[in-house]
Amino acid sequence: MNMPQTKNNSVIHPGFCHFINEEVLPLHAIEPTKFWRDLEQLVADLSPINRQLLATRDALQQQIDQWHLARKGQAMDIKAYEAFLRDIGYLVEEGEDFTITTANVDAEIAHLAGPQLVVPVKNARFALNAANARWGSLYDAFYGTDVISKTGELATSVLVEGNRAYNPARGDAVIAKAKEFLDEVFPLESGSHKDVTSYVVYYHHLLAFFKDSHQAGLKQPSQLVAVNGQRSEPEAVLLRNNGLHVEIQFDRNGKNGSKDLANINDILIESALSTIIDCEDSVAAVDAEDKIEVYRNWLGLMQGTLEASFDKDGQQQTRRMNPDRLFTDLDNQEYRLHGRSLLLVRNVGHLMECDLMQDELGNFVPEGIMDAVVTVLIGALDLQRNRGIRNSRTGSIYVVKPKMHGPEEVAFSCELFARVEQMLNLPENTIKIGIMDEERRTTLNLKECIRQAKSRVFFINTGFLDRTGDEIHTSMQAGPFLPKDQIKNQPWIQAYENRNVDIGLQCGLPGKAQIGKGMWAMPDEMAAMMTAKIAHPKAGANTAWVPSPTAATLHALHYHQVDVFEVQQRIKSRPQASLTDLLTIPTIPDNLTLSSQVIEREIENNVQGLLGYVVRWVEAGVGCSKVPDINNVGLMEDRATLRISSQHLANWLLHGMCSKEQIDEVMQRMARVVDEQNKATEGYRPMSQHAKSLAFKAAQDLIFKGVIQANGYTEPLLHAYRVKAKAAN
Ligand SMILES: CC(=O)SCCNC(=O)CCNC(=O)[C@H](O)C(C)(C)COP(=O)(O)OP(=O)(O)OC[C@H]1O[C@@H](n2cnc3c(N)ncnc32)[C@H](O)[C@@H]1OP(=O)(O)O
Ligand SMILES: O=CC(=O)O
Ligand SMILES: [Mg+2]
Repeated sequence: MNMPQTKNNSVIHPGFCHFINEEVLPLHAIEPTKFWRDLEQLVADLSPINRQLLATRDALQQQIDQWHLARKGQAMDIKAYEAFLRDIGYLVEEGEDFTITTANVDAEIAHLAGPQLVVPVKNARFALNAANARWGSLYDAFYGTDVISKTGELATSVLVEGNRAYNPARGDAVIAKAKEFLDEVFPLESGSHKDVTSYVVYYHHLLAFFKDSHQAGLKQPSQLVAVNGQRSEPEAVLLRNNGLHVEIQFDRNGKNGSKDLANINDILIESALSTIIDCEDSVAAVDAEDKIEVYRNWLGLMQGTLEASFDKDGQQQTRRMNPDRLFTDLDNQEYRLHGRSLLLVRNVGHLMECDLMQDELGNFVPEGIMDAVVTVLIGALDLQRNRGIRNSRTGSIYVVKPKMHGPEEVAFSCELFARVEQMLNLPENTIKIGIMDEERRTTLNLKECIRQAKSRVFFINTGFLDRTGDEIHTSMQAGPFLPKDQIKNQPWIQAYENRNVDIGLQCGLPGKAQIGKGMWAMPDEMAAMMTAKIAHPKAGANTAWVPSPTAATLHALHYHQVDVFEVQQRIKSRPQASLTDLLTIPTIPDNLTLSSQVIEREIENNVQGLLGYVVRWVEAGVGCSKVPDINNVGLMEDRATLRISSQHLANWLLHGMCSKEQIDEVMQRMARVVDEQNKATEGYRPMSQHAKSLAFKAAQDLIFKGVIQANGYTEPLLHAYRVKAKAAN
């Protein structure tokens, strides 16, 4: 193999070297020797800064721990606490107002509001599904979820059509609900879409005909934007509201169309406007082999060549990225819609190192630096194309950067991105940064964080899951925290969510960058999501995370109901959410005593979720799982939710809310529950019967060594145990 000639004797992992030299660099006009030398220089220059930033985190944490320990048993004095945080540089002075200058941002980010899907990059089948989730069937989303009740009459009377069961009563309810959506968002001048017998396009108008042969146009005729097929008998009409498209598809012979009064076969919803291809918390990538898999899938997505073949419902399928979608506008010109979600890539944070490369002293290099170089090197391939499967049409590469602590860490990411641009000869500010507001030091200093990235920030987002984990870890010594569910209802979280929007508006994000909200972590609870998640656009967020394409289609409906840009205008001059609320630590107040049952139940719930997630991570390398909680509700678990449960247990143990023996007993019991839940999984290694189960040991360490984990992160232990499990396998 052609090993790179490095100046300072760095060691490059051979598989990684081969991947870059043989699969990536030939697609670029970059000479390998130059690439490796530049990379080595970049690593040499930036690794020490990276390490210094981590040391600062530890030093601040130590001072915060000491402050709380010195005041044990005393009432919290918020003013003194704030002064202390300023004194140690945890809270920095806010500078003058400014407006971000980010340019060349795609419309999905700058001008549209809609769902953001997240997907683990290692799962090609899911990643392709996510890329294609720009368009989703409303009929499937209603039929397949509890948005239409799955109990009672509508769940019965199933027919078998081909090899699929079909429930006509449910089908009718789906169609009725879909047409209610049309009536709400695309109302007719008179009558209901439910009673329409046919639609035609006449000049610039959609005309709906009824049984009694009266006809009606749209109340807002300009909502009709394009058509497919003949205007007198369209195959599809394309409507638009709040910038989002909805396609009514007709087929008189179709599965649904043949039974529908107006031959509507389906209604397609513009769904996931953007998708985060995740290299971070939803993937288990612990060594060069895993990292190459991550990078190779990203390469396939950026080249438009990724494929996944699999068996579904007894049929072999090959999934690829969808092409753009073409219609004819009302002036008979081509109307082109992007066929895929705009893809963003989430790099890892600054914490971990990886074996892709070692410097001349034998140190592994910071993984975040490698992610920046490689994902951008690959992302830049997209910018070379001006036709076919493209991602950004404005020349940007969107990197989501998680887990940054405060302005100096954001500045470091920006410096890293600037260096990568120079190395790859990309125009300045090609690389955009999504700032995850998910660590306490970033929340408290958000304005200054944005200032550091003001020419490249394309989103701020409240990652409330990591943020909750960091809330617990930062104030670990302050006292025992409230049960998880109650932490969510305390003043700090509302202040965090509101302040993120307030500061985003103040810094001029609208029209240039997104203000985003976090994940819906109950993937099967779509009825509940439909009730709860409209709060995100109502709060002035252009986007919010969803766990699946179906959730994207459903959450998209909220952005038809709420005009986010109008909300942003309305709230932009409200008073900023309070810093005092933000600093109020959600520990158990002195006047509240939790019963032993509440304590036991909380421990059981945390332990069950933790074990259910960790066993799949360590043994099978699955980074994101749906794990039932103790009420049997499937929860999306990733490293951020694990950070919460492990830190919560560590905190309760530290403050004597429970004993080690109690946690041990619950762990044994819950291991049996999790083993039972997984018994049908091929190759599953039960935790309860193997004293040496690596997954079980990892779970124990995550709890019992939780207090000493850097910022409460789970990746150091997860990685260590997964490496062992891979070796054992
Ligand atoms: C705090 C944070 O950082 S949150 C960000 C990290 N979290 C995520 O990325 C969540 C991503 N979501 C997921 O991985 C999954 O939805 C899970 C693990 C939560 C649930 O997965 P499962 O139970 O296996 O999914 P389920 O069986 O309900 O659905 C499977 C189908 O949905 C699709 N699907 C589910 N989630 C996704 C997704 N995020 N993107 C694309 N497709 C998806 C699958 O492709 C599959 O369809 P297919 O058979 O046609 O391929
Ligand atoms: O990354 C998202 C979070 O909530 O954490
Ligand atoms: Mg996170």
